[in-house]
Amino acid sequence: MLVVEGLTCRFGVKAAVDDASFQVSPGGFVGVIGRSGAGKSTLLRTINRLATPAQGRILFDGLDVTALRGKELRQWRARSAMIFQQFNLVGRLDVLTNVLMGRLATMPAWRSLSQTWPEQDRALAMSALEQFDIAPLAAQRADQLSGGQQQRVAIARALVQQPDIILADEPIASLDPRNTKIVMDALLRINKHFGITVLCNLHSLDLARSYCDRLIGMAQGRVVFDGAPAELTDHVARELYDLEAAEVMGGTPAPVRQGIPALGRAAAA
Ligand SMILES: Nc1ncnc2c1ncn2[C@@H]1O[C@H](COP(=O)(O)OP(=O)(O)OP(=O)(O)O)[C@@H](O)[C@H]1O
Repeated sequence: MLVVEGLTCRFGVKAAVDDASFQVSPGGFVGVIGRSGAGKSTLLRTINRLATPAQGRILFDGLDVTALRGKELRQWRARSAMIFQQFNLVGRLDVLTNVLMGRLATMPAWRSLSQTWPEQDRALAMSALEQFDIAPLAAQRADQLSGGQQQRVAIARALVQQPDIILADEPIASLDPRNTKIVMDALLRINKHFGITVLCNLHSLDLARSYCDRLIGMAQGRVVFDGAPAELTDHVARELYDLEAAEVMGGTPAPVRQGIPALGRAAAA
């Protein structure tokens, strides 16, 4: 269980996250929504401890994440895998090595320096690539892949971290509608098939409603909505985005509520 209590993160005097409190039960797929600058990225980065909270607490299964330092903090970052809008792969390295990077936290320093990966880690990484239909790309340089393929590599890297929670920060923001659906389906599969909790920032309300079982709405750093997608009325959406609701609800791929999407050969096996 993730518990966020009175969390505040400031840049100078500005509170990017302002007294945020909520809980996420294991196995949830929670969307964080709100207009640009609402504090969604800072919230996820603070939970991962990439940003430092000024006030409040983050607890995970009773562990006080806000108090962690050194090795324990590195272990927490491995347990709470981040997925970024810009993929954050090492472009000059091949796909398999990029996925293996997700195992670094489990390796002794000498081994990570020599870059000799244990056979079981290589098997795990290949299996993750198979989950997302990109095993044939294992030997290719990451910078030769399309955006959608790169994001699937990033998701495979997150999966081999064997995290308790995935924090996805606008994972589809730079993708076309087809790749948006592929990547969102991949996240949904991780959530439903592997039972990993997902907290996902999304600009598109339509996508958030299709994929998430709960929505947290932010405005000016504060949590202003927390409930099931069905509870998010057009009136609340308009307030959240300060826009005509139609402006934030159109132009996204077909919903996938019918069940867990089958992905890759491993999934089909
Ligand atoms: N590193 C930083 N330094 C200073 N201010 C920052 C920094 N990161 C974020 N902010 C500010 O904090 C506020 C929240 O930003 P944040 O990126 O968390 O919002 P967001 O909802 O994720 O927006 P977007 O959807 O555009 O990514 C904004 O006013 C932003 O300008």
